[in-house]
Amino acid sequence: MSINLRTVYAFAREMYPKINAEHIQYGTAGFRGKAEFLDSVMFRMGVLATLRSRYREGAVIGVMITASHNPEPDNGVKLIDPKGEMLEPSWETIATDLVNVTDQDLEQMVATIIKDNKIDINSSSYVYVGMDNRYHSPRLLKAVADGVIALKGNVREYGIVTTPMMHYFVVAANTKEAYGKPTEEGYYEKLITAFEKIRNGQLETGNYRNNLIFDGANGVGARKMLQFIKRMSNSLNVNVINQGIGSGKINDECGADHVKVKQRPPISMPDLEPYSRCVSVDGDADRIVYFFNNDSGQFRLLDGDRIATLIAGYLMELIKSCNINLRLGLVQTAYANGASTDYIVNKLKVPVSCVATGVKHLHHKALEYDVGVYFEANGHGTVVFSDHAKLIIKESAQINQNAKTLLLIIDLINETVGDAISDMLLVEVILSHKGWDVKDWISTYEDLPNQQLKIKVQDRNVIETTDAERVCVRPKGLQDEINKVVSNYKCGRAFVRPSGTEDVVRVYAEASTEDDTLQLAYEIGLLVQRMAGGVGPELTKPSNAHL
Ligand SMILES: CC(=O)N[C@H]1[C@@H](OP(=O)(O)O)O[C@H](CO)[C@@H](O)[C@@H]1O
Ligand SMILES: [Mg+2]
Repeated sequence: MSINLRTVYAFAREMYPKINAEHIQYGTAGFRGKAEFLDSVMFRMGVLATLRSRYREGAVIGVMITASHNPEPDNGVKLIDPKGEMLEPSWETIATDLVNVTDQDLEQMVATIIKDNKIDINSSSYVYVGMDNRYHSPRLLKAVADGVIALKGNVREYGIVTTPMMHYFVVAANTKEAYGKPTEEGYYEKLITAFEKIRNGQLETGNYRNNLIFDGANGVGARKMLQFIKRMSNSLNVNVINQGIGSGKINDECGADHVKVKQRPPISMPDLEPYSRCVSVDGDADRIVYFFNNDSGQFRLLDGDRIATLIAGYLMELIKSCNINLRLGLVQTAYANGASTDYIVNKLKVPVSCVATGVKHLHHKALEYDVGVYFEANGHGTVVFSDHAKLIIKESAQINQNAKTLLLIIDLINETVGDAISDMLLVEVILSHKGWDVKDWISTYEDLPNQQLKIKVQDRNVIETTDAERVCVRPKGLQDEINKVVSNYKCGRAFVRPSGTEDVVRVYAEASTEDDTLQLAYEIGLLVQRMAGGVGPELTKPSNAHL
């Protein structure tokens, strides 16, 4: 194979010229932006994925085209490393450099990456590409594929798939199918087989009812849930709303982010009995939250913290009942509701760690446990099992029924990344084993009221934090002021940090009452505005707070 780097430049100049001079950065969620400016970014990510595959000795690298929970005009791209993890941080920097050079400098930049990383440019490479169902995704997918072709790599196009499916395909291929077949059918088969074996025909127990409303956010999650339903033997009755057919726009008034942030149900909800179980996933189906209305019509949310505590508690019980010795832990971020942490540590006796925001931090920490459960409060998470844990469980399964169930649960979980549909099937298994309805589930603990604010400042990076973002070390004196304010509130807790995905400083506050929480968030927000270079109008006092 002979590769001429001139081809890369020729492709770029002719088909994917860089039309936006604005500097963009590979962030927590890869590159995101308005779709019309992303063609050259996509082409270059195809080039980079090919180089990365050659650097990793021909292992499959994944590319997912999606803007997740963002609005319809947006799109984005992220790379998936061979074990299904997010792209290694040093290559995030390379990615940023590569998309920001001019077309003229592109060829030289590619040559530098090859030289610096000692890449054998003539070795084989494999890139798998998938996309969500935004109308501009097919065009962007072609740009990625052309990036691979420009370097004579091998590309496999999966079409419309969820983000977690792409992670699954990459791992399945790189483990030579030990993890499953790297096809859409292989994915359904793995999850459905495990789910139906665990269900074992027992569909309703105690208060558990076999019906569920599924809000697909007008995204790919809806389509794939419909595919699941087709292949399932009535083991779960799912009614899919916001299917993405007709005029509904992706994530518009629906989906997990809408439900969690606005604290209200999505549009197009059918008339339901109180306490009917409902779920919402986001636009690329890697996040999930549950919700219901109680008999006074009040909306109640069961978010990522609830799902995490339910799963960790259940796995702990199963492990104990098998008499095996495995270290199970739960990983959260500072956004986890304090009541959830209190419940899991003091009632369920499961150790909890707190890490910085962003799934890669949670995933990394979870790998330190034999069984690591991790979730962000917004519903993104999964469980990872160490090889040691899998071995012990397998041995125990020869004599113990609960260990057999644990083995099936491992198959049901998408360990590669948070997967809304896999997480949902696991929650359904647990609720049905416990014979619980949503009332039983929500009564495990009472959430502390909480609020988040976004504060605009001149430069959000003037805020520096430590201790998993719970303590602010810069600007000097801000943390002392925060401590003083927080000490006036019962069960008060608050922290500030610069967002990694938006140009804002985020404020989080919780306290024992709604009014106190609003007031606490307001006071902390004001401190940020005054001490960290706030721009725009001063925050207004919350109207229903009693002073
Ligand atoms: C408070 C919050 O929800 N933050 C989100 C958000 O990060 P920020 O760094 O807070 O902008 O986007 C991340 C990527 O999707 C997600 O992992 C994280 O949970
Ligand atoms: Mg998402």
